[in-house]
Amino acid sequence: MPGTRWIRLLTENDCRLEICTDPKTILSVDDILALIGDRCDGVIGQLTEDWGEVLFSALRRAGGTAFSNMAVGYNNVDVEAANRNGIAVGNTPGVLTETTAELAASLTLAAARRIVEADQFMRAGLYDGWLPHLFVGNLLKGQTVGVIGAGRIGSAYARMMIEGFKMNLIYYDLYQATRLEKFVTAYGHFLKANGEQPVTWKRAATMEDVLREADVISLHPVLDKTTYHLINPERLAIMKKEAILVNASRGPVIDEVALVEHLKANPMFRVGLDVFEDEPYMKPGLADMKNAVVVPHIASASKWTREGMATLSALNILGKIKGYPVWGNPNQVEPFLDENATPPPACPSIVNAKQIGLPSAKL
Ligand SMILES: NC(=O)c1ccc[n+]([C@@H]2O[C@H](COP(=O)([O-])OP(=O)(O)OC[C@H]3O[C@@H](n4cnc5c(N)ncnc54)[C@H](O)[C@@H]3O)[C@@H](O)[C@H]2O)c1
Ligand SMILES: O=C(O)[C@H](O)CO
Repeated sequence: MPGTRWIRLLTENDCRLEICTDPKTILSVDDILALIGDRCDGVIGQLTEDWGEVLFSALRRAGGTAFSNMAVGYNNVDVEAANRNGIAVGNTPGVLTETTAELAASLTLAAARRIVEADQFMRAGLYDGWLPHLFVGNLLKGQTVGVIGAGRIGSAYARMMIEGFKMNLIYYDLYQATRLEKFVTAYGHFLKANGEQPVTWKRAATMEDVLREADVISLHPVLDKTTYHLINPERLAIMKKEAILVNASRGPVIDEVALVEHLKANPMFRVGLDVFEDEPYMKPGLADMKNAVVVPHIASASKWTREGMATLSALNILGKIKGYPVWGNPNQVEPFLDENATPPPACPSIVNAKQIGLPSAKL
C-alpha cells in the first residue's frame, strides 16, 4: 500500500502490522487464510480479493472484528457474510472522486479525439504531412453528456465536462442529484450573462432516455444486481452511431462480448474503458478494436488518492479496534487526510455500521 502515514497511524497506536510481500498480484482465498492465521484483529484487503463467508469466519475465529477494502467499491465483499460474523466492513469514499472523474474525462477526450490511434500512427512513422481528414474526431462543445450513476464520481465527471467543454447534461440515477442540478443551473446563468449559450440539465426518467439522447455516456454506478450488464445489446442498439461510451466504474456493468460486436459493426462508435468484465483479461477481439481506448484500472491512480485510500482503510481498522464510533458523513473525509493533524477518533466509513450496531459519531 502506498505512502507511510497509514503505517505510522497504526503502529503509533500499538498495532502490530504484518504486511503481505507475496509477489502475486491477486491473492487467493487460501493465500489470505494463511495470512490471517490464528490471531488477527483486522485486515486491509484489495478489490481483487474475494471476501465472503470463508474469510470472514476465519477472521472471526482469529479474534478479528474489522475488514477494510482499500477501495470505495466493495462488490468483491459479501457484506451479509461479514454481518453474520460481526465484522465491520470499511471502504474509502470521497478520496477517489476527482482523480477517478479526471480519468473518465481523459478517456472521453482520448476517444473523442482519437489520441491513441494518432499516437500509434506517429510512432509507426506513417505521418507524411497534414491532411484535412486525418484523424477527424468529435467536438464536445455544445453536445450532450449523459451520466449513469450521478453519485460522487458521476457528478464530479459531469461538472468537468459541463464546465470544461460547455456540454449539456442528461443523467439517470435512482436519486436526484440536487447539487449537480443547481451547479448546472448557476453555470448556465453565468454563461448567459456573459453572452454565451447557456448549458442545460435534464434528469431522465429512464436509462434508455440517456442512451438515446447523449453524445457521450459515462458509467458511474455501483456494481450490484441492478447494474450488472446494464449496457447490453438492446441498449447499445439505441445509442447514437457516433456516440462515445466511457466506463470507469466496474467491468461487468457492460456486457463486453456485446460491446466488441457493436464496436466491430459501428466503427464510428468509440469507447474508453478503465475496467473490464473479467479483469485482468479483455474479451476476445477487444484489443484489436481501433475504436476502443483501454487502460488497466488506473482511474484512482494519483499519489494523493492512493495514499488517502491507504490512510482511510487503516483508520477504518484502527477505529474499530479502538471502539471508536463511525464518522457521520462518508462524503466529508478531509479531516482524516490532514497530514498535520491527529485524525478524528472515528472510523471514516463502515458500510455495515447499522447492521452490526456500531454507533455514529457526533460531528
Ligand atoms: N475505475 C476505478 O478505479 C474506480 C474508482 C473509484 C470508484 N469506482 C467505482 O465507481 C463506483 C461509484 O463510486 P462513487 O464514489 O461515485 O459512489 P456513489 O455511491 O457516490 O455513486 C454511485 C451512484 O450510483 C447510483 N446507482 C446505484 N444503482 C443504480 C442504478 N441501478 N442505476 C443508476 N444509478 C444507480 C447511486 O444512486 C449513486 O448515486 C464505485 O462503487 C466503484 O465501483 C471505480
Ligand atoms: O473502487 C475503487 O476504489 C477503485 O476501483 C479503485 O481504483
